[in-house]
Amino acid sequence: MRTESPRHQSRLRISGVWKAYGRRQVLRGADLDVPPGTLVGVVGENGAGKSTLLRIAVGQLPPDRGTVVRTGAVGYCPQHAVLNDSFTVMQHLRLFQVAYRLPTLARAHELMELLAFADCGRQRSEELSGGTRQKLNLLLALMHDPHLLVLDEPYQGFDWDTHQRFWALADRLRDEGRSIVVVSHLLHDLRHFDAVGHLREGRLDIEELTR
Ligand SMILES: Nc1ncnc2c1ncn2[C@@H]1O[C@H](COP(=O)(O)OP(=O)(O)OP(=O)(O)O)[C@@H](O)[C@H]1O
Repeated sequence: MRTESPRHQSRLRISGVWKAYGRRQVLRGADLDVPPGTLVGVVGENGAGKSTLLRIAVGQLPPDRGTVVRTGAVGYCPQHAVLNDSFTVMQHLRLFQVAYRLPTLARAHELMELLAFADCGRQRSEELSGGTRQKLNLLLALMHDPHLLVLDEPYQGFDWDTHQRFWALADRLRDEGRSIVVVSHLLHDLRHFDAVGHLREGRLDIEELTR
């Protein structure tokens, strides 16, 4: 774990969260704590409830029981990109600029360079490749420089170079004091995590890792 930075008072604390869809009980008392300056992975089989947990974490879905405490601005990258097919990349940026009340798009342009799709601004999102759609999905979650990052398989379809750039960015944001949760299926990513939560039978078993 990293030292708490005074610049970022971010935190996510999930306590005793239960969630069922009809008779399908998905979460059964899940606990997760993500202090400032910490990058935590969430892993588990398909259907284990990882996306459900993250949707509850950001307040998109109410838990049946339990509590979620969030501190700081939240950046949520959903598993499936929510884009308007007829909007260009730039139109998405302007829409989110208004929503986030950002004075400029400077940070968004930096992220476009970093994620290697700076030349796609005029393309409509229906024309984008799967990997580039995902880059836009991630950018929309990060362009307001949130303190708490909740990322659901954020690099699906990324080429290897972009994948590594993503992790360099995530490592830096963690070192600057943000709280980051990432759903991952890739063993290779384990080395970036301070801890990994194994979601099994609706509960998270937390394993602390030394990086
Ligand atoms: N809106 C919904 N209505 C009913 N059932 C749902 C809903 N969303 C998810 N489920 C079910 O809840 C379970 C957990 O789904 P969830 O998407 O959270 O799992 P996951 O671990 O993220 O899976 P994956 O690794 O495949 O992305 C699955 O059985 C899924 O079918």
